[in-house]
Amino acid sequence: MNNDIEEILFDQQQIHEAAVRLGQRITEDYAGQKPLVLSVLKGAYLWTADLIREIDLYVDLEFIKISSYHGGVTSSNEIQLVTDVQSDVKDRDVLILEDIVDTGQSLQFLKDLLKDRGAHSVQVATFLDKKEGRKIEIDADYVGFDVRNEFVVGYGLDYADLYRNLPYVGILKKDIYS
Ligand SMILES: O=P(O)(O)OC[C@H]1O[C@H](OP(=O)(O)OP(=O)(O)O)[C@H](O)[C@@H]1O
Ligand SMILES: Nc1nc2[nH]cnc2c(=O)[nH]1
Repeated sequence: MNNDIEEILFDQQQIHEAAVRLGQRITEDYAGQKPLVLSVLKGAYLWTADLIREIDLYVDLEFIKISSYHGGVTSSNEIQLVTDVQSDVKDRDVLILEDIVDTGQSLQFLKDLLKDRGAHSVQVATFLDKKEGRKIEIDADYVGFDVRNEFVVGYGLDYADLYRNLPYVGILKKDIYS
């Protein structure tokens, strides 16, 4: 599996440091509040596990599963809600945890959904931000790393549902998917 990676972009130490840095900021910014942390499956499962352990607050943890990529490396405009949250988000301060914001379509879908359901506030902590990929003007509030416009895998991010268990983030060799 490691042989399929062209270049490692962020290693375990760098990822840990990003979680610590963002965890401290979130702890300060949400002081006195009890946010509802909403982890977006599947990609954000490792980022969620690492980041929430660096947040020194009472939090509720919920999961939602949406789908926008269908086995390939290009995005689909069609976002589907696959598994919904289990609790009411009305009047809650929701902190969405994403693994990557690329076109921005998934994030827009989620923010619209939560606002429609009456969330008091909606903010986003994304592990990776691929700003060059944007099709929609939307920004995350907390960003672990900016990432260049390449298809990356590892640390939760997949290609054809593989590579999520790589402990680092890397660029997938093009011959794997071409
Ligand atoms: O900004 P966008 O272009 O919308 O892309 C970002 C989304 O794409 C990936 O999800 P995916 O649909 O691949 O599902 P997964 O998390 O289960 O891998 C990723 O986890 C984000 O949710
Ligand atoms: N694995 C993976 N999923 C994505 N979803 C949106 N962009 C990406 C990417 O670069 N890699």
